Amino acid sequence: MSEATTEKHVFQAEIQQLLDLVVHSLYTDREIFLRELISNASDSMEKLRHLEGTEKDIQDAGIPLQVEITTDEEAGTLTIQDHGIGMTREELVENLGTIAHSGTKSFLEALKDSGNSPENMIGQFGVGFYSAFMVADEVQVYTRSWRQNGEGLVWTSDGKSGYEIEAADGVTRGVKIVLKLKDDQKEYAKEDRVKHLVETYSNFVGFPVMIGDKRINEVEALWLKNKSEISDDEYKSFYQFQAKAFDEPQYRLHFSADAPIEINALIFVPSENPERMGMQKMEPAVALYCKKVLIDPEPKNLLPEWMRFLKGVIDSADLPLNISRETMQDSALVRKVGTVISKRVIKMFEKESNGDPDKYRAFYKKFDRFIKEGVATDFANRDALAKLLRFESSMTEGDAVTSLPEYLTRAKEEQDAIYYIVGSNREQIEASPYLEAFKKRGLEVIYFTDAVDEYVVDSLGEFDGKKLVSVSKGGVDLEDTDLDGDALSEDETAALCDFLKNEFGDKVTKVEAGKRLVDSPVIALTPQDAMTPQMRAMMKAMDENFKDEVKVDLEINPRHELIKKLAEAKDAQPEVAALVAGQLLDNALMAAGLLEDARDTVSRMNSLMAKALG
Ligand SMILES: Nc1ncnc2c1ncn2[C@@H]1O[C@H](COP(=O)(O)OP(=O)(O)OP(=O)(O)O)[C@@H](O)[C@H]1O
Repeated sequence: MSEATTEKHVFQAEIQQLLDLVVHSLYTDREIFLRELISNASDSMEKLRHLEGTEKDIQDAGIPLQVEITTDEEAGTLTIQDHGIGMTREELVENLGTIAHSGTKSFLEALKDSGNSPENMIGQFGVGFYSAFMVADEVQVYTRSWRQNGEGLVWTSDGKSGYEIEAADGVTRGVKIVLKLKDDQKEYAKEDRVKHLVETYSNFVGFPVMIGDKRINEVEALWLKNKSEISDDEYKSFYQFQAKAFDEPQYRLHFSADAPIEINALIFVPSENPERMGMQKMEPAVALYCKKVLIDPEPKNLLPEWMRFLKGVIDSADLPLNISRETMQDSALVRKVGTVISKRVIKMFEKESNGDPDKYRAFYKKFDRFIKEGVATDFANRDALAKLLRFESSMTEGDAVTSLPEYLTRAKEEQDAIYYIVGSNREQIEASPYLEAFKKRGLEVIYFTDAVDEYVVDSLGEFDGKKLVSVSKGGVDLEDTDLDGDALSEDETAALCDFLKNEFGDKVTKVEAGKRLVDSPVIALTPQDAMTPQMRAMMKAMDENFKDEVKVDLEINPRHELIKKLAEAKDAQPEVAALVAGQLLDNALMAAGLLEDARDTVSRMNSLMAKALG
């Protein structure tokens, strides 16, 4: 099968776009191309190692699994060779000519809709193989697949519009990439420069990286070493290697235990959250090892899903060595490992948040959605996670935040509930009539302003034995308090309530005098079990046919001037009283964000104004 045909191909449009970006816009961090290529080499050898367990007929079996790097200053070339699984003709087209893998695709998508500069983005996502064209004006990929009859091939491209594939002689299994360096990138043909790069970026690759017959990297399982023997720099470079990241980890947890199970874990919290930058949902990225052997780089179901932003390694010597990715799922031992580590991670956050609240606040600004997702979905850790929530309240100032445990330290002795209100921001919340009664009584109200908060409180339900109670809902029992001013008598109040109930008919469930109001005449409350305005807005956005009649409890303030006048007017000027009543209800609905149709409101206002002007 050694037909010396030359196949010419053009790159898929997205690849051309990517290449254009790589060659023309990305100037910093060019040196990362080496890390990308070594990492591909290592991935491929990892795959071969897995195949060795199940396949007998492997091409060139027995050649050492290592990365071999050769520099040639005179020719201006750099060569990176591995002995991994290699590629067939079809795989070359598929892998190096189209965007088949998710990393690059989401990189391009994020770039499109985030307005971020590519320079920033590349640091976080890498562009894999194509980064070779940052430094080379021609790239050749010699390859032979691991399959016994795999043919020797060479893929050649100048990274502009397309590539060629030809048969090649004398190719061993794996991939050999030859970079013809650009004139201004010849530094990468110098052995010292390349050696330094390997030490910087690829020190922890799981296979030997050789330059000539010298091994450059350490191949060290940092997580098994003693904490006291590891410097911050070593941690950082391990994180960057393992997470393929360029940022600094903001927190880390290095944890070892012997009983009940032997676990060594090294977990990092990155400083950036790609999901916030419009990237798709992340995959879990804390790798599972057993005695330094990688079992699964992205184990699902090991840690709770909300922890997918964490990076690092968990190694347990107690796991059976032959555990596979498939059987992992049902292993009680794996579950146990996951439980121990998640508890530890949460404890770490708690400790860090107490130790350095400002730093935690900065973390929370970027990663809060994960914590909230945890509260809503991770039942086993819900209470511990609830302590990590932060929010503003009627007692915080500026953009300071507080926590549930802090709230409880300020709570009144007899207070058996935690009060909250949902709204879009502090200003909107504070302009609403719902806080009056709570302020007056010195009760703190939490402000939940993130779109997901309502869902989070709903699933939390209570904290430390105290129910979370919405102040915009009915049925909140408040202590009596001395309020200034004369009020309508009980009889007058009852008569007015009857009158109003009669006016409003089905629009309200009930009308009664409330203890909540200080400065406002009326307030509309959603019944305890009803949807809140925010929830309704969301349902309406999701389903255009969504219909649900708004019915509210209306509380009136018998001390308010307007209410007192209305009580008189209902007998003296029934016509005006009816107009005022209708308007009061609309005002209350408006303040609650529940007024759906303002046509009546406007015409009623017009009549009222006409009456006022005589
Ligand atoms: N040394 C290699 N040996 C075998 N296959 C390779 C090698 N290098 C690249 N490939 C194939 O080419 C594909 C594309 O590589 P590329 O580096 O662009 O992306 P990736 O490694 O899949 O993803 P990312 O770099 O974003 O993590 C790989 O998925 C792999 O199938």
